[in-house]
Amino acid sequence: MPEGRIVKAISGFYYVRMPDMDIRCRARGVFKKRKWSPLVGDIVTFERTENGEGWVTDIHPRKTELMRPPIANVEQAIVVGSLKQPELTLDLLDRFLVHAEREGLDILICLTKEDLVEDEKLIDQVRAIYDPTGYPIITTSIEKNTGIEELKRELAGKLSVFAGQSGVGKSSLLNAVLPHLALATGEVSRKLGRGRHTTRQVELLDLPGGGQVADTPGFSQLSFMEMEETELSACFPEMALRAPRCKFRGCLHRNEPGCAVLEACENGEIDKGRHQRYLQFLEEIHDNRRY
Ligand SMILES: Nc1nc2c(ncn2[C@@H]2O[C@H](COP(=O)(O)OP(=O)(O)OP(=O)(O)O)[C@@H](O)[C@H]2O)c(=O)[nH]1
Ligand SMILES: [Zn+2]
Repeated sequence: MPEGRIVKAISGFYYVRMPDMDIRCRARGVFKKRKWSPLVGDIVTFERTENGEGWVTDIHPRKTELMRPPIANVEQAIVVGSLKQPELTLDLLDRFLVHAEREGLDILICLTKEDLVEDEKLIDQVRAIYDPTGYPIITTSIEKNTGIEELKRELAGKLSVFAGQSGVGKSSLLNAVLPHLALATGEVSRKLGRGRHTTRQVELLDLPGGGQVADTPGFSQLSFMEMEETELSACFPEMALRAPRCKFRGCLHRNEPGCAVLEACENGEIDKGRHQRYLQFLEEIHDNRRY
């Protein structure tokens, strides 16, 4: 039976991408009974029906599962922060990074609007903060068309989502890597007769170099509601790397004696600001749990 990836879902129909076309499928009632329904991004097995449509018969195991927006099997988050307009907000950048880590995604940091930067030192400072995390960092400018080829290489062959605060340039980057995006989406919505009242759903777009990207940003909700205090430091790679050398198991890297993370902050191996934000997030988790 044929298999493919669901690239969009509209009103109970799932569109499964095949090399030559998308097959419009329904899901078997059995999924609904089990409260298990296909998601955009799922790899599914389906049965062709006589009218050229299909029935989804099986959903393959998911590698990852994002809830807001709902997408299965995302592999990479492009966490976007603008260097200027708006100023880089490290608190927000770190929230996006923690959420992407928690979902088990590969991460790329993308610093945008490089053309607006007057003092190159700003970029060096940000790089110094994030180098210990091991995340690749690229700087881009839509105005000067810099970093776009590098971004395309990082996106190739993977299913990615862009994430980052409003106005940092996510849509601009999406347009830059998909030069025909505006045209393509216009055509699609005409074909489907999608009216103004149809809820806008997430859709996966094919990249020219292979791979796909979601047309809706990831992580629209940034609280730490469902997280435990002990899980947080695993989402800061530079801390996770050192935690096994802490004297106490379950060390929260606050003020415990023999803490390898605090030691690394003192000798400059970990950025103190990152650790401060870690402590602040830890407090938020703690406060959530009291209610
Ligand atoms: N100077 C400069 N402006 C940029 C660059 N990238 C984006 N912009 C501008 O920044 C503004 C916001 O860009 P968007 O791409 O809409 O940002 P977004 O992150 O998608 O924003 P939301 O849709 O609100 O989440 C627009 O006016 C863009 O023209 C850049 O590299 N340089
Ligand atoms: Zn510790």
